[in-house]
Amino acid sequence: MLEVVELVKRYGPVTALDGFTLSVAAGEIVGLVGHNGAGKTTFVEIVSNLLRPDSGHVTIDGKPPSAMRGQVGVAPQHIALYPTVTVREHLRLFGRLGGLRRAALDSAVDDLAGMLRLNEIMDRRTGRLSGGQQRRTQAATALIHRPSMLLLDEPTAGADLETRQAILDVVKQRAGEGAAVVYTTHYLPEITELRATIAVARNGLVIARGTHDELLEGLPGEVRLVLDNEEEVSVSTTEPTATLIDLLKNADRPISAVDVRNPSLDDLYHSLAVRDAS
Ligand SMILES: Nc1ncnc2c1ncn2[C@@H]1O[C@H](COP(=O)(O)OP(=O)(O)OP(=O)(O)O)[C@@H](O)[C@H]1O
Repeated sequence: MLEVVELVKRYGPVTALDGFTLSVAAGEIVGLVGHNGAGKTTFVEIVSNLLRPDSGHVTIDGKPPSAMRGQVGVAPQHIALYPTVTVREHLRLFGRLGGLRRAALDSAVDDLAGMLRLNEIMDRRTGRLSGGQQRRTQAATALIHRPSMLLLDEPTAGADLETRQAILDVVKQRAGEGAAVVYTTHYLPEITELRATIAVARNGLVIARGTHDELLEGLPGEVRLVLDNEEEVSVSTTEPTATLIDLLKNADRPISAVDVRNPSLDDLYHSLAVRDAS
């Protein structure tokens, strides 16, 4: 569905993309991760036809981004809503821009208002909404016309749990219907929940690509015990359950807290950096 080959983009002396290559199949969700400045937003802006690359090429369903405007839904990283316009007016406007009319538009607005829990705020101006309500409205503007390609750039940034869950549920539903999704995030639990494959960007390149298990299996997490005298014991381990049992058996003081942490994105970045250095 999406084919991106060897994109290069420079901003003066800064090389934001340096041969960025990524394919996404219909029905696939790709969790695009990487440190700040890795080039994720620049990539999203090129695929959504907001920026031109210096070189390389992009096709969506075999066509260039400029020919696919109606088939792509974009939620930019920074909130981009009209503050004096209501939620309902946003959904209707973006639905119309995506080609929906009359009954099809009405039912798309109703469906999404229900899924994203917008019903109670439909007639409020977006400039007066909370951050989470604005996030849900912004996601709705990307989703309203059921695009076959979705580009969601940190769509849950700053959102509470309920907003995050509502957005994740609708993204999963759309992928289940065949949409190709690129979802940039700094949260591994979102990728796990979306059952997304992973692409890791660094310095303008995709340096690792695979399933969740392929990239994270075998990475150590951490088991931490806090003793009643506030002393802490923490162990990096690939076998958290066995390690926890061992630590509990051998603790010579009462334990006041236990924490088991699965591998994180930072563990993944660290293992890739170690791999590249060796
Ligand atoms: N308009 C611009 N002018 C100059 N430099 C830019 C511009 N936009 C991005 N950059 C630079 O390009 C590089 C890639 O930025 P980009 O925003 O694509 O990264 P990112 O992976 O999305 O980061 P984040 O996780 O912080 O959103 C960074 O070094 C950034 O400072």
